[in-house]
This record gives sequence, C-alpha cells and structure tokens, in this order.
Amino acid sequence: MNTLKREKQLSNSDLHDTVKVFCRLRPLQDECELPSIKLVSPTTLTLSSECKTKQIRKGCNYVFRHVFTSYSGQREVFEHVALPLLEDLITGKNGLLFTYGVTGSGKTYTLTGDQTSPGIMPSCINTLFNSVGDRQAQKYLIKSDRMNGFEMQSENEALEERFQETKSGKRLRTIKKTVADKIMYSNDGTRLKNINDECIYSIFVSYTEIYNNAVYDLLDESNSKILQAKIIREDWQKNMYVNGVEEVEVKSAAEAFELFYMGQKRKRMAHTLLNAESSRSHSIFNIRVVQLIQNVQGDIPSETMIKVGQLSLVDLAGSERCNRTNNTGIRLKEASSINNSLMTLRTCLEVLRENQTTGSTKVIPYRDSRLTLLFKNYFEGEGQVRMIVCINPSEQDCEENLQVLKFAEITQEVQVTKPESRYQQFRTPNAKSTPRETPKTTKSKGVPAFSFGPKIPIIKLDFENLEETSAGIEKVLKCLQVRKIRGVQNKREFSSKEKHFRKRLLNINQESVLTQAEVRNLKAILKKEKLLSQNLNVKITDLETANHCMQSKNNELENVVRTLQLTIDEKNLKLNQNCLEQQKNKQKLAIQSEKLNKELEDKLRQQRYHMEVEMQAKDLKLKKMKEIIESEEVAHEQQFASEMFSKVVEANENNPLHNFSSTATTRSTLTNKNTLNRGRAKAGDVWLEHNSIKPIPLNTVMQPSMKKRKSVDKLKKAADVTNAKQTKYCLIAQESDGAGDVETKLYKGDIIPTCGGGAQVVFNGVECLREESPTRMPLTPRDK
Ligand SMILES: Nc1ncnc2c1ncn2[C@@H]1O[C@H](COP(=O)(O)OP(=O)(O)OP(=O)(O)O)[C@@H](O)[C@H]1O
Repeated sequence: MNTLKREKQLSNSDLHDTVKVFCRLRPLQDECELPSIKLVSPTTLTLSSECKTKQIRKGCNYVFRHVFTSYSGQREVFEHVALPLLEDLITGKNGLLFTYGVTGSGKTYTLTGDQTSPGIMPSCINTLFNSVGDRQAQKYLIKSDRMNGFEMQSENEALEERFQETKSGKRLRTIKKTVADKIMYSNDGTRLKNINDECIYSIFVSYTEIYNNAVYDLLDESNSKILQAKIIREDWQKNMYVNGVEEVEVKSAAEAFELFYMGQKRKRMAHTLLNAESSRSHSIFNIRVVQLIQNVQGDIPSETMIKVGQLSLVDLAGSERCNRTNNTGIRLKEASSINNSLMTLRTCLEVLRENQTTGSTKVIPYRDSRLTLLFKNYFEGEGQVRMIVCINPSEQDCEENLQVLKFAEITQEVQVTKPESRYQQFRTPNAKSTPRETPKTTKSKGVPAFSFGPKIPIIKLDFENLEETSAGIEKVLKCLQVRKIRGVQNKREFSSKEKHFRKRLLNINQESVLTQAEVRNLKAILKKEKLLSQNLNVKITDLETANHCMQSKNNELENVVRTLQLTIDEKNLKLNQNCLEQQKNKQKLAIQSEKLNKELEDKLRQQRYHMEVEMQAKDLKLKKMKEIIESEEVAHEQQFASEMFSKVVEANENNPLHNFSSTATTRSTLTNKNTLNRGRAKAGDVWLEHNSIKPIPLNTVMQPSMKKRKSVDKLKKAADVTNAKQTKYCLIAQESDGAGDVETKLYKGDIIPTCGGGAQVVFNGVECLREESPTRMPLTPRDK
C-alpha cells in the first residue's frame, strides 16, 4: 500500500518570505462528538477516521506554522500572529492578516472576539494606543486625502479644523454611554517595544466590506441608509486603494471601537435592506499608522518625514459549498460571489506560486475579483501576509475542511518579499501642495524651493581705500560665482522638476483618461442597470396586478368554500339527528317486540295448556265413542265389505287393467282406514270418477264435492290410474227400487302409487245419495 504521507518541512529561510499560515481549531459544540481532526504535533494535524469524506487522502498530514488547539486563548493567538505585524506596522511596514474557513469555524471570533476575550482587532488597537501613549500627533495635523495619501497641515490649520469640528459637533459620537461601555474590550496593557521616541504618531482606521463583488465603505456618513459602491484604484506608487474611502483619525482605543461598532451597525442595516447576513461578505478593518519624524534646528523644524504603515485585518466570508446549504435566489448569488472571490484568491496564489517556482510569467488574475485586486500589492511584496485557517473539527464540516486545508497548503508555499518601511508621504507645514512622488531617502529642507545663492553684498567704492574696495569686489565676485553655480544648479533642478512635473502631468492625464473611460463604463453600466430596473419595475407591476386578481379570485373561492362548508355542516347535523332518532326507534321497537314476544309466548303457553286439556277430554270422549262405534259397526262392516267386494269385482270384470293388489288387502285397508280417512278430501285433490254405469242425476240438496275430476266410464289403460296428478278414486253405483226411490252410492278411495310403478286404490269411504218419491208407499218391513 502506497502511503501518501506527506509532511512539509519549511526551511528557516523560507519562513521569512512565505505567507505564514496558522491554524486554529475551535471547540466542538457537542462535547460527546469525536473530532474529525487529529493533532499530530504543535504544527501538524491530520484528518481522523471520523472524517468520512471520499476525497480523504489517508495518512496525509497538514503542516502549519503553528496549530492553535481549542484550548488556545485569544491572547495566545494575538501574540503569535498579530503582535509581529503590529511591530512592523509601527515602523511603517505593511501587513495583511486574514481569517479563512467554513461558516461558523470561528473567523469572526478570532478577529473580533468579545468584551472579555478580545480578538485580534481589539487587541491590536489597545496595544497600539498603549504603546503610542502621549506621542500622538495633534489631531488634523495629518489628514487623509482619501486617495491613499496623507497631507500635512500647519498647526493653525489643524487647530482651526479641530475648532470647527467641536463647533459643528461633526465627529461627536452619537452612541450612548451605556453602549460605549459595552463595546469596550478588556485591555491587558501590552505595549510594543520598538516605539521611536523621536516620532509622533497618528492612527487612522477605515472599515470596508466586499459584498457581491462590490466594495462598500462602512464608515461613509454621506448617506447613512444606502451604501454606495466604491471603486478600487491604483495610486502613483501602484498601491491599490478604495477610492474616496473614509479614513478616520482616532485618538483613543474607545474611538476606534466606536467606529467599528458603527460600521457593524451600518453593515447590518444595509444588509437588512439587501437581505443579506454578515458572514456573506468579506470585511476589512484597516489600521494605518502615520509616523512623523521632525528634525528641528533651533526652533524651526528643518525637515519633516512621514512613514505610513498599514495593517489590514480581513474576515473572509464562509467558504461553504452551495449544494450543502441548498441556497437559492439571492443566497445563491451571494454564495457564488463568495466562492468566485475565494476561487480567484486561490487561483491567484496558485499562479503566483507557479511563477515563483518555475520562473514562468503567467498573468495573475487579480482583476477577476475585488478581493484579490485590493490585496494585489501584498502578494506582490508590499508587506507581510499571514493567514489563520479556522477549523471546526465537527464531522459535518469534514469535506469543507479538507478544501480549506488544501487551500492552506497552497498558500503557505507562496513567497512574498520581506516588507520594508519607507517614506510614503512628505509635506512641509508651509507648503500647500503635496509632492506625490517622494523617494525613499529624499529630504527637503525648510528653505524656499529655489535659492539663488547668497545675497550680493553692497560695497562702497572708495578709491582712497582701494584695498577694502578690492576685497569687497572680490566678495561680490565670489558671491556672483556662487550665484552663477546656484543658477546652473537651479536651472538643472528646474529642468528636472519640469521633467518630473511634465511626467506627473502625463500620468495625471493618463489617469484622467482612464478615469473618464471608467466613468463612461460606469455610466453605461448605470444605464443598463436603470433599464433593467425599469423592466423589473414593469414586471413587478404586472405581477402585482396578477397577484391582486389572484387574491380577489382566491377570496371569492374562499367564500364559496366557506358557504359549502356551512351547508355540509348543516347536513351533517341533520344526518346525525336522523341517526340518533333511528337508534331511538330501533331501541323502542326492540323493547316492544320483546314485550309482544313475551305476551305471545304467555298466550301460546296458556292455549297449549287449554288445548292439551281439551285434547285429553276429547280423547276420552273419542275412546268412549270408538268403543260404541266399534261395537255397532262390526255388523255393518261385514255387510259393506261384501258389497264393496262384489262392486269392485264387477268393475274389474269390465276393466281388466284395473290393478288391485288383493281383495283381502282392500278389505282389510278399508276396514282400518274407513273411520280415519272418511271425509278428508282436500280442495286440491284430483278425482278419478269411474262411471261404469250412466247414473241418473239426483237433485238432492247435498252433492258430492269433487272440484277437480276426470270422469271415465272405463279404465282402458294403466295410465288412467297411475297418473300422478290423480290422488282420489271414486266408483259410482246407482240402484232403483222400482217404487220411485233412487239411491246413488259413491265408493271413495286414495290412489297410492306402488313400488313397481303401478297404483293401488285404498277404499276409505262410501257416500250414499238417496232420492225418495213423495207419492211412494211406505215400505213394508219385508221390502226393507
Ligand atoms: N475558539 C473558540 N472558542 C470559543 N468559541 C468559539 C471559538 N471559535 C468560535 N467560537 C464560537 O463559535 C460561534 C461561531 O463563530 P464565528 O461567528 O466566529 O464563526 P465564523 O467563521 O465567523 O462564521 P461566519 O462565516 O458565518 O461569519 C460563535 O458563537 C463563537 O463564539
């Protein structure tokens, strides 16, 4: 397995020239969480196994100049990182310190901190004022020209300005004392050792921010609500600066903190209007220390030199990725702008490193972003550059931290030339104009710009005292010679100054041409923006109208929904009432039916009891009747059976098909069934009426009841009897006694199908119809 262990050891000589990169780990919010970053040594760290990013290079170490752990205090960070920059600043050297890292990794905390643990900015301010003490120049003796330069005023001018300020109350701070107390940071009394006792100092601060690639002056008091974007320009020394930026001279730490507080307030206010957050912009707090060195000859200051040092403290915006934050709209624009500027910073440093290591001369794209353009000079050797990489060792930030570490890796390989102090500006109190170009070692004397040499002495021509006269002439000659030499020098100086002046004029002209072009561009941009804004206004109006329509429609629909809802509610109420009534009715019905059932059961029980009693009585009666009938009928039966038998035999003779099982069976069945089945013919029974003779119809009142019948005179085929529909059989016989009486006898029986498919007739009764003549003689007992 190829171990990718890579550890960069920075050589001592490199340390002086490279960008010095420090790392600060912030404490984890959740104490139970395991850190995704592991400290290998005080200068080295590595990503731990908790970091589950795909891009992780296992075993890869990242080396810094120093790693501040979560236990490192603000003081430690200040002493290691910012104090050397302050020492440079006080001697007129420039320095740039920026914090870089993911959102929430502690950049602002490191730079600003809070009252009890002041960050780098308040510590720098406190240390500066502790060190300068009473060696401060009088206010307004030095004045910013708002073009990266300084002017020197006479004491009277400065006094006048101070007087005007007090009179107008222009710079009187508006914040309350309670707020002023709150914005004070604790001061531990640290002092710088390299203060020059022969100098007096003036401290200036400016506070700017870069938001969406536009520079805003946070101390600009011209319009307190809307911040105007500023342009970045290059001064005559090729230094980049924010044109027209407000540089305020501060005479105490409190004043500086007040300005910082006001700048932050303005930033918040402007951002509320722009719908942005503080961490969405890069903020730059600039401290400039102007050092005045005055050489005094007698009572008159013979020469005045100015050295200017600048320290830029930059709080970069968070470097998170767009897809993690799911930004859209303005946030996406902000994020891409932040990422673009950070990307450009990265590209610039990469190209710079490549140019330095390979000797190539690739163009560094400083102009691609305002951030890199503003700090171009630092990367090209105008001062020390230090970076604090802030890291939140939480697992969530793991992937972003990896990107940050990679950036840190590139940055610390970039070389910057060692800064050196120089006289940036010079101005004598009596001269009004500021010489723009001041060679580092140029010294100007407190005498008129052009001197014509010593005055020509006045001599008296005294021919009597020739010696004195000739000495005087000699003096005049000498003086004239000196004046001649001075004249030549003056001529030379004049021509060089003229040259220089022309050159400056040319530069100014070029600058003015460039400015004009810039103004033209800006005007074109403004025009475009105005057009865009007009279009947007039209769109907004359209959308507002549409929105209005939609809202009225929506209101109507809401009304409809409300009425429908009311109807539904009413119906639901009725439905519920109906349900309740139904349930009540059901309950009532159930109670009633239960009552009825009970009553019926009681009645049934009573009836059953009565019937049983009746039945028993009837049974008793029947038994008695049976006994009587049986004794009476024995004789009749025998006679009837013999009659029946003869009739059937007779009928059988006429119809051989008539299938009777046996005479004996018939007789016995007849005997048994006669009493039981007589008169039990049902209404639905079909009768087979067998008229073997043609009977004379009798007009008796009672007639046989055979509603459904089939009359046959002969039984020709078996089907006549076996027809399943026919259930009753009736054989008709008629007799006449000759005296006029006629008797018809109907022998009745049930047709019962047999197992063999035939049928048998079981006789069970005889009906007799008798018609007697009213004229007939009564029968003698013999006749009977
Ligand atoms: N070293 C630290 N010790 C204690 N608290 C810290 C430390 N670093 C950061 N914090 C806390 O973490 C929180 C976030 O820090 P800070 O606002 O400085 O992050 P940031 O990187 O500036 O974020 P942004 O990019 O959003 O501005 C703050 O509440 C701060 O107090």
